[in-house]
Amino acid sequence: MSSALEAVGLRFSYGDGPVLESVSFSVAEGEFAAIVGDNGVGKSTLMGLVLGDLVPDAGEVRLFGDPRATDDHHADIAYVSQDAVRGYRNFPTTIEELVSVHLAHLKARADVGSLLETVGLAQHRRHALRQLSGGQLQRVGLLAALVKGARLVLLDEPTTGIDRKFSAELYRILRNLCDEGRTVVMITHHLSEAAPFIDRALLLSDGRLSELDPSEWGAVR
Ligand SMILES: Nc1ncnc2c1ncn2[C@@H]1O[C@H](COP(=O)(O)OP(=O)(O)OP(=O)(O)O)[C@@H](O)[C@H]1O
Repeated sequence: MSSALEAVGLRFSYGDGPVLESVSFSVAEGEFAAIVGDNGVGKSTLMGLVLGDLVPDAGEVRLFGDPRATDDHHADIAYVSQDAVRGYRNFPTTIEELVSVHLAHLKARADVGSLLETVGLAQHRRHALRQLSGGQLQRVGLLAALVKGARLVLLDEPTTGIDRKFSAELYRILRNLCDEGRTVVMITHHLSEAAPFIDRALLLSDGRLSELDPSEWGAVR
C-alpha cells in the first residue's frame, strides 16, 4: 500500500525547548489512524506541520509520496477542526445550498443526495445551519471535505462537545470513508471510544510518536 502521509524526523520548536524532537510515521492510503497524547504534548503542532501552517526545524512531511515543500496536494487534503463550521452557523444557507454552491465553485460533479447520505444528513438537507446540533454541524465540516473529494482527511478533536452516540456515528462514517480508500488521520482524546473503528493508534509523548499496540488502546484516556 502506498503512503498517504509520511513524516520523517520532524523537529519543531516555538522558540523555547523543542515541542517535537524527532517524529517519524507513515499512514498508508485507506488507513484510519488516531493520534493521541496528553494535553500540550504537541498534537496540534504536528497537525500544523502536516498542513503546512508551520515549517519544521528539521525533517520532512510527505503527502502521497511527494515532499510537502514541492507539492502541497491542496486538492487532495482536507482539514476538519473542532469547530470547523460553528463560526458559519448564522450564515443564511441550507446544507443542500452549501453543498451545491461548493460543488459548482469546484466545477465538480457529484450527487448531492448521496454525499448527504454518506454523512447521515440526508433528512436535514433543507435545514438552515443554525437549526443543526453541534454533532450535525461537525458532519457538515466533514461534508465539505467530501465535496472537495479529499483523499486525506485530517481531523482535530472531531468529537469535542458531542455525545457518545453521535461520536460513534461520526467514527462509523470515517471508517466507511477509509473502507472506500480514503485516509483519515484524527487527533482524539477518546481513544477507547474510537478503538472499534480505527486501524492504528499513535501516541505522541516526549516529542516522539510511537505505535500503540491494540491491547493498550483501552487503557489510554
Ligand atoms: N503559537 C504558539 N507559540 C508558542 N507556544 C505554543 C504555540 N502553540 C502551542 N504552543 C505550545 O506548544 C506545546 C504543544 O502545544 P499543542 O497545542 O501542539 O499541544 P496539543 O497536544 O495539541 O494539546 P491539547 O491536547 O491541549 O490540544 C504546548 O506547550 C503549547 O503551550
